[in-house]
Amino acid sequence: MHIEDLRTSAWRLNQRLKYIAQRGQILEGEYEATVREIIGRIKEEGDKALFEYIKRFDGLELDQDTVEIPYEELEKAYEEIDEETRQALEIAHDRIRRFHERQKENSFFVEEEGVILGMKVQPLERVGVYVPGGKAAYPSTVLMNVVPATVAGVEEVIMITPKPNPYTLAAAFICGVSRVFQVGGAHGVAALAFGTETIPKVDKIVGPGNIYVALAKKLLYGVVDIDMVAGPSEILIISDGSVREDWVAADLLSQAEHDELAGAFLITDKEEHAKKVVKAVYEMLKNLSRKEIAQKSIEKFGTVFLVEDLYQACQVANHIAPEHLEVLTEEPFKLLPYIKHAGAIFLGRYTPEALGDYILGPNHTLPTGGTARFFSPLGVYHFIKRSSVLYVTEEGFRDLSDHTKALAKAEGLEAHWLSVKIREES
Ligand SMILES: NC(=O)c1ccc[n+]([C@@H]2O[C@H](COP(=O)([O-])OP(=O)(O)OC[C@H]3O[C@@H](n4cnc5c(N)ncnc54)[C@H](O)[C@@H]3O)[C@@H](O)[C@H]2O)c1
Ligand SMILES: N[C@H](CO)Cc1c[nH]c[nH+]1
Ligand SMILES: [Zn+2]
Repeated sequence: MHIEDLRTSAWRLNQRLKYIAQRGQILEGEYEATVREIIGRIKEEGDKALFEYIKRFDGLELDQDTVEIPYEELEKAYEEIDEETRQALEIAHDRIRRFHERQKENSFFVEEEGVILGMKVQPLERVGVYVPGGKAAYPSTVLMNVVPATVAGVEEVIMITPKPNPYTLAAAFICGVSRVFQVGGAHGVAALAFGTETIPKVDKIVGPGNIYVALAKKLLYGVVDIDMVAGPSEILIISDGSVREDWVAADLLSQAEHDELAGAFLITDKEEHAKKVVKAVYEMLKNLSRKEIAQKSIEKFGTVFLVEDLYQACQVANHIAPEHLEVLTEEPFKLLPYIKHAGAIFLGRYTPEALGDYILGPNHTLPTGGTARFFSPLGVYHFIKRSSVLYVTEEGFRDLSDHTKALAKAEGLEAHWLSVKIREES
């Protein structure tokens, strides 16, 4: 974990921020050629390439008969998992559903003289949900991705995941997934985008994943809609030294353990505190079961920024635009107005990011790599689309026809002008 003293040099600050802000693109650059090749082959060869990649990257011998997990398996998993986990999944499901119900958007219609105008809100018909499963299985991500889709009213939710376990299948049963396929990576995403002999083509692909998955979604945008770029996890903590160093260290490691490419950042105005957190990180690392992954992430991307004060801390955080931002200060709400860019903002010492990952209710599928500058958390709004509705009476038409013809004339579009004129004369 590197300590960067931003108090001393504005030039250094700019250099470092530029590097960190570009982290997303730098990461993607290294993987783009591989992902493009995978996408190209799935497009051309469909299932043949798909089963080859499943074998190469996940070591599984699957075919058209075995790639789909039968629905009865989901029910069986739900019945067979331990009571403690089933209950936690049910409670998480309920809390996530209640939070997302608030995001529903209604159609509206307005009536003016001779005119009825409206916006018709409708759910997407068929969506693909990516649930990561390479280095860990993510039943919580099943809930986070599927609940907003069902709240929006999506008819068909196709879930793909490379290595399902009984917990992911039970979660899929709880939230009513339509079909589950055992496939992941860039090849799984491409299969959903183009459709293959066995994988149905979808209208939109949502959900997080590793760099291959995130990049595939980005490259396939246009063939299919996507929610956002949600790649390797990130946490940024702003700390004033008022929270125990081992708590801060544990929170940093909670995201580092997701992926070697995960990012863990601390910003503080207290040098002694910074040193103690770094020490605690290395102490804790020794005993982590996912030590190897977390250590690589901490070594490569882990950074502590020393700043003048908490306002500069917010500026630096806004530059990085992290997926998760924890504010571990005496008065966390005081900083909220200064935070402009973050996927999710966790305020106070008793709001560790892990609570948000699992149980609180807001979505844990969040933008990474600096894209929180413009993307939002996954929500019901990602699963709907809007159509404009327009109706005009004869009276309304005659009120607006002259202005319409004037604008058609100004644009030199004669047939537009004519389609109005022809009605005026009838
Ligand atoms: N941003 C978010 O909202 C969010 C939420 C949860 C998890 N995550 C992230 O999701 C990711 C999960 O990663 P994961 O690896 O455990 O699961 P994953 O399902 O995303 O990726 C695993 C798949 O990647 C493919 N793959 C692996 N190595 C490859 C290679 N060399 N070439 C081509 N394809 C390859 C394989 O098919 C494998 O099944 C982590 O980065 C985690 O931080 C992000
Ligand atoms: N922190 C992840 C999002 O970056 C979500 C997650 C799922 N399980 C544990 N954590
Ligand atoms: Zn997590």
